Amino acid sequence: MKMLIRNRRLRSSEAIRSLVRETYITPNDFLVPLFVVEGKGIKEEIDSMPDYYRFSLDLLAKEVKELWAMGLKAVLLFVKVPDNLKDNSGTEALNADGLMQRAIKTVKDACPEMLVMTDVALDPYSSFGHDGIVGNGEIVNDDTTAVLAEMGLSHARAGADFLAPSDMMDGRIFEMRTLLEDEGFYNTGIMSYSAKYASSFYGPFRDALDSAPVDLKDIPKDKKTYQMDFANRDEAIKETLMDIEEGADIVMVKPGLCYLDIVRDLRETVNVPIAVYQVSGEYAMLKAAAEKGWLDHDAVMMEQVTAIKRAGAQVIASYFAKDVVKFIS
Ligand SMILES: NCC(=O)CCC(=O)O
Ligand SMILES: [Mg+2]
Repeated sequence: MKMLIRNRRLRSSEAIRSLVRETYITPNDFLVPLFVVEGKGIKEEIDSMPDYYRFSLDLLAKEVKELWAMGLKAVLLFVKVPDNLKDNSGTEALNADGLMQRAIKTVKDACPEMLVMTDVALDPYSSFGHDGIVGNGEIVNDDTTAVLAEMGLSHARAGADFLAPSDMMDGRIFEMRTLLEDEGFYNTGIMSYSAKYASSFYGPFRDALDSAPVDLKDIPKDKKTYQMDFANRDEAIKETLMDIEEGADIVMVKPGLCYLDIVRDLRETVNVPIAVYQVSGEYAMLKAAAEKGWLDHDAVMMEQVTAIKRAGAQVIASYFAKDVVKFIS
């Protein structure tokens, strides 16, 4: 029998490969996470995240101008809160003049068209390092969602375009959306971390913000009672469908690479944009392997972000965003 179909014809040169390529990466794919600290003139490298920095507000302004000039048009803000401002209920999170609220204004002043998304969860503000209020040895759901909604409103008032609740409390999207509507913030978006897994890939991020759960008697030592079990798939669909019903505009799967089956399932199930967070541990693994000369940094980076987009993500939150844009331009 003669072979009529030879698949290798479509791979025989870079010209034909690029002609039939299904997935292209552009700067429009990225959401850039940014870490903010108090102070002046600070750009400090995070130990476990080589080439990634915490910025004070003055240098944050400079950084977002640089991002905009590169074609990166969306940022996701996180703040490192001084220990003396942390408590169990995240009081500082509601401070209209807090670091996050000033960071939002700083970005908007420096670069008015930049899309500003903000992290909404209590962990950076919590003396226990939890995303919610701790009471009787557990993370109290409904008291937490009330605070998170107020926190989101405070970010909206400061000028945030999108709120990004990363806490995994039940019902928080409904609570947040309702409060935004009541207060006239109809156009403030919500990007829900709808399928966030209890993952060990978040370690370097917790270094970046000094926000790891504390090791104290009667305080839960991990986040397994609110973040999802990584053995589960159906639950991710259920969580995400609920968040869409409660008013989320964009949904998210987190972490990235190990969870692309979930992204693909959701792509076939929902009709809203899906974001993927390629998290700090994924970043750190590649940086470390590349430093040792064991992996080709840029080649593996491109393979990873392309796989995330191919799986069905429209938004990639990634610490590699700048590296990728430099590589492709
Ligand atoms: N709420 C945001 C995160 O937990 C980020 C985790 C990471 O980059 O490891
Ligand atoms: Mg949920």
